[in-house]
Amino acid sequence: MADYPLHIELAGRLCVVVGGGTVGRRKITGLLAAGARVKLIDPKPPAFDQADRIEIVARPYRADDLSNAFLVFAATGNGVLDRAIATEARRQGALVNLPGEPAAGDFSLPAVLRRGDLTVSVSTAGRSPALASLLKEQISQWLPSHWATVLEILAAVRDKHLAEPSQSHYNRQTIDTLLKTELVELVATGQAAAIDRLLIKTLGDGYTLKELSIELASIP
Ligand SMILES: C[C@@]1(CC(=O)O)c2cc3[nH]c(cc4nc(cc5[nH]c(cc(n2)[C@H]1CCC(=O)O)[C@@](C)(CC(=O)O)[C@@H]5CCC(=O)O)C(CC(=O)O)=C4CCC(=O)O)c(CCC(=O)O)c3CC(=O)O
Ligand SMILES: NC(=O)C1=CN([C@@H]2O[C@H](COP(=O)(O)OP(=O)(O)OC[C@H]3O[C@@H](n4cnc5c(N)ncnc54)[C@H](O)[C@@H]3O)[C@@H](O)[C@H]2O)C=CC1
Repeated sequence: MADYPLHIELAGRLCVVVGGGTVGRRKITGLLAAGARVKLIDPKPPAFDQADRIEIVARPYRADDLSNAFLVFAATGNGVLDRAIATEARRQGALVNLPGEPAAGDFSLPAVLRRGDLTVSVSTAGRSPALASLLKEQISQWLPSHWATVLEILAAVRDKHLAEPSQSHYNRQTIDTLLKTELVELVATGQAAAIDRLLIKTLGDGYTLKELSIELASIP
């Protein structure tokens, strides 16, 4: 059965990681980047640079550690313990990830590439994480950072149109036209005046970068 990809909001939600080894730490990094509240349970917690951003419980796991968890990560490397954590997590209504035994968990993590709010995730349904990682590296070569700006422009155009629908020619075809023209290339080379001309020609008055509140250089 195919799994079901989704991008989930974690801001402010409690995520409990049991086991802070190499794998647990990698999960914590991703969770913090998504704004989650993170609690780590580990009798020998590792020293790592983001330790001050999480709650650390320095003792072996207990069932009540999972209270109020939204997501649980069982990464102790002890299969029997990880499965017991999974059972308890489900009993308490949380979804659980078992990095050491993917088929016994509720979800797996993809390799992730970000360009601003543009995200590419690569999954092999747990079958070859090394391939997922390699493919992500390859995709990163043809997705330079200016794609984040392309997204910012399209999102601003869309927001503006939704706020005042009659003012522009915005529709799927217009967006396709913008993307098939030189927009991406102009953003890559930072040609603000040419972008303004293209936006006005395609969408009408009121759609310059300035009017869309976009500064080319300020976007990562
Ligand atoms: C199910 C899953 C766990 C989950 O759900 O989180 C899982 C499970 C396992 N990984 C193993 C090994 C490795 N994992 C990596 C790397 C990554 N693994 C990641 C995800 C996942 N790994 C999920 C499925 C993803 C998918 O669908 O493909 C990435 C993408 C993201 C992340 O970890 O956050 C991250 C790349 C980050 C990046 O580059 O962006 C490497 C390579 C490396 O380290 O460079 C190796 C060694 C090479 C190899 O074995 O391939 C083993 C065997 C352990 C053992 O032998 O003991 C298991 C267990 C098993 O397979 O049973
Ligand atoms: N990307 C992935 O998802 C990968 C997954 N794995 C799997 O992930 C699992 C963890 O791997 P590593 O992080 O390398 O292991 P590790 O041995 O480095 O870390 C395990 C951590 O769990 C802690 N721990 C042990 N008993 C505990 C308890 N009772 N309560 C709380 N914490 C406890 C230890 O102190 C240690 O810090 C393994 O099952 C491994 O097969 C391995 C490689 C990649």
